[in-house]
Amino acid sequence: MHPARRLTFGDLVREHRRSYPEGVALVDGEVRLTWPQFDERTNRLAHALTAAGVGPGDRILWLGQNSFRIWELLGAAAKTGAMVCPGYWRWAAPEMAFAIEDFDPRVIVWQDEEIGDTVAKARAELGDDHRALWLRHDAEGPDSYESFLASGAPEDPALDVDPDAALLVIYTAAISGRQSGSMLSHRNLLAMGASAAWMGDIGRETAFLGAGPMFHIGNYQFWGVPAFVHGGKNVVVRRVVAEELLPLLAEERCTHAYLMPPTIAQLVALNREAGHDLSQLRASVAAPLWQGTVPTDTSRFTRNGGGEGRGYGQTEVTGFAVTGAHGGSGLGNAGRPGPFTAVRVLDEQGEECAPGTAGEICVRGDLVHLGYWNRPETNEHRFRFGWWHTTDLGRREADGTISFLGTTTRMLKSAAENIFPAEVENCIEAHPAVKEAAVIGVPNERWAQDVKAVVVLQPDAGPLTAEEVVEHCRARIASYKKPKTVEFVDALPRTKDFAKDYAALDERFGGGGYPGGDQLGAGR
Ligand SMILES: C[C@@]12CCC[C@@](C)(C(=O)O)[C@H]1C[C@@H](O)[C@@]13C[C@@H](CC[C@@H]21)[C@](C)(O)C3
Repeated sequence: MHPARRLTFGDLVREHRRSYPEGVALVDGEVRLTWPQFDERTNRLAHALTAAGVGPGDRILWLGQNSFRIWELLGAAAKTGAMVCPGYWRWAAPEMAFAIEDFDPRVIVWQDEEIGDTVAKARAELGDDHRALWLRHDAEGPDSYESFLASGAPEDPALDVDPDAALLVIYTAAISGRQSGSMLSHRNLLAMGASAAWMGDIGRETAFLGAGPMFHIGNYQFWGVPAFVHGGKNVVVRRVVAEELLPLLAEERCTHAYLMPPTIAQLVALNREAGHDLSQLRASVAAPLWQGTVPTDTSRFTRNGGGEGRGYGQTEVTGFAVTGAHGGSGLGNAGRPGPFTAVRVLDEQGEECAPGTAGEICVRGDLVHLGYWNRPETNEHRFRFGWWHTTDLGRREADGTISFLGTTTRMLKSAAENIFPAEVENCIEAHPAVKEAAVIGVPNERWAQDVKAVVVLQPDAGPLTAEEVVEHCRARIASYKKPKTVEFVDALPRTKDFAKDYAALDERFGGGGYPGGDQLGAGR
């Protein structure tokens, strides 16, 4: 592709330097960087990385909490063709050592505060033969990040970088038993930024408090990257302490913030006393928790339930790829894909399921990641039939919207039919008397497995019989999916991550006989 038709994430920084010479790009404690200052620092860092042997496709690993330096590493990597992984700073030493072995970075930027001991243990596990250059970001001196950056020239390295190269790598949950790094390209981030900016009315005037973890896609999509893409301001915080966030929201006149419900409740309580002016802030996530103390966001995203999590996505499709912002809310709980994104609900043969029939949500387009780092077999399986297979179960509704039903990585087999517990649970939990449900399979010599539902009723619900649960399902999903037996319990067993504990349910109610590794979505 001709250079005149290639735009990278680094080009954004070059343009913002010229478009917004006075604009503030980043705030992090005492650090305030205008776009020209940010551009120069990322030039220096790019030159220093190049001098250290970092080139296209090489990796940089960040082992620390949120910092403006993650944005700098992204800017510098974008100018050199390298990729940056903000590591999960709460990793235990063995997990950190695994990530270093797996990601094989040329440079590791680490933090001593709070995680120095873990880093030391991980380094000890790796031994001294690991080739990475270690730079400490929360210190000064010869092995520090700042000294390294200062060693680079301020001029633009002007290297030719492929916008389809990986730039941001986020390690996702260990669904397949080990964490995998989802590689997001320049194009992924630019498409996500443009799309999210449209959904959320984000622009140059946006000031975003990035209080979400930078090892997770949420903080980037809502609304760090859209603000960055449009020359807005990113305010970075290392810790989520309400007493520290409250004055910052006012002083930086933040318009948006990535905050979880408990923090919102703390901020509201604190500000009743403090009386800070938060009139610039727009409440999106869990808006009611703000109790009217800040204006509710009026963007398409929030108006259509996005702030309450109505949408569908995953890191591997650069966040929420399906939302109510596109075409408005409808029958489905997730909405519709935006431009540059195609979605199909496919069966095991790669054929599209008819509306109303569940299958695997598959995605194509500029939001789909490059694949997992160092997972060629998994990538081949997950990109089969020319679509990214999310391993999530969904359904196209009659009005064209998508419903997200759960995961396909749990599946039952009854005769020749594949049954996804998530779909049956979703159906049962739609009954007003039901609080939650879990579906397991119990061995049946003739039919492989029978469907068994384990149901928890709402505390104030009237009596509900097993037959009524079965009839409820019969009226809503294909007959072969309905439970053959129903058990009522006071509470579902939960794992340490608070997921439904299916192993415990299998043990208690005689579950078993599940299909082998060839089940749909088994390759996640
Ligand atoms: C992070 C999102 C988007 C990506 C896919 C998800 C599944 C995930 O966890 O990976 C997802 C999780 C959602 O609860 C969330 C969290 C936050 C921001 C967007 C999404 C919001 C608006 O409250 C909804």
